[in-house]
Amino acid sequence: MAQGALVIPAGTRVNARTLALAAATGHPTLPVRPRPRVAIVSTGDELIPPGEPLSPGQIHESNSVMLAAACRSRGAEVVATVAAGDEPESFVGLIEDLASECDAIVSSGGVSMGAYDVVKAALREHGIEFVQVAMQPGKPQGFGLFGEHRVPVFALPGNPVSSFVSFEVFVAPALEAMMGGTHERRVVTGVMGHALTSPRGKTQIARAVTTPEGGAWVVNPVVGQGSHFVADLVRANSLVIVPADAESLAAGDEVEVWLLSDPGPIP
Ligand SMILES: Nc1nc2c(c(=O)[nH]1)N[C@H]1C(S)=C(S)[C@@H](COP(=O)(O)OP(=O)(O)OC[C@H]3O[C@@H](n4cnc5c(N)ncnc54)[C@H](O)[C@@H]3O)O[C@H]1N2
Ligand code: MOO
Repeated sequence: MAQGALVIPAGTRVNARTLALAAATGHPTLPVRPRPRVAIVSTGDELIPPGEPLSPGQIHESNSVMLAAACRSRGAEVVATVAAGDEPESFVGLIEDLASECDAIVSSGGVSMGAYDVVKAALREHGIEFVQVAMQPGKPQGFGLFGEHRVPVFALPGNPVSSFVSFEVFVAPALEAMMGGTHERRVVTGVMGHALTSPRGKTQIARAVTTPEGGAWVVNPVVGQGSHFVADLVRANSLVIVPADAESLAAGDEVEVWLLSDPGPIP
């Protein structure tokens, strides 16, 4: 290694190997950005913790464990995981408390057009903007800076697949930026293994199994593309970005593919 050579560029994620290189080149300390401290909030009176029995109309709460794991896998520290009900007044108090002890808040559910959209009802008076994004899944989204510390709040939709996709699209790049990194996402050009239809006017983010075959990344969207099909989400190892102006892709068409950083089992 030459004298004066750049050994670790700014924005590099510190890991066991970079620490070894720093030490080996005589650096006892490194200037770093801390991991963002994130609070996860799930909303909905119908949600019951996994492990507890369900009554009619109830479902098991799964977004908080998913979003917490996704935040950790991106390098953030999860400082709170809270299940909130559908009451807007107590919700504002909860967000105030969380904002005093974290760098970002990620909520799920309560952002759309229903009668009990607690996140939207509570936070739109507090500088959080709620919009419809031309994407599927993940159309209803909220974002803004909350309170005197201007803590970013990501208000994601509640359907579990929508929540996961929204995390990948909006939250993961933000966490990366908060850590001073350049966004680490493996984007490749894939070739469709079979045809896929897509809604007109919306960017579709389809879940797919992408495998290297004969020098190309061959993309096969999973069968169930519904926003609540968690089992099909687990089968995917990638997200396929179908542009808003495409109503369908044919087998053999090229497409942008995001390889997931922690792919599940490939069937
Ligand atoms: N009138 C309309 N209603 C809806 C529309 C629409 O355009 N017009 N769009 C639908 C779509 S698509 C989405 S996305 C949503 C999502 O809105 P919300 O996030 O406000 O919906 P929620 O009721 O809170 O949740 C949706 C669904 O997901 C379940 N959920 C919520 N949180 C969790 C969690 N932590 N773990 C597991 N499952 C969760 C919840 O029980 C609902 O079944 O709006 C649609 N409606
Ligand atoms: O806009 Mo929703 O996220 O498709 O289920």
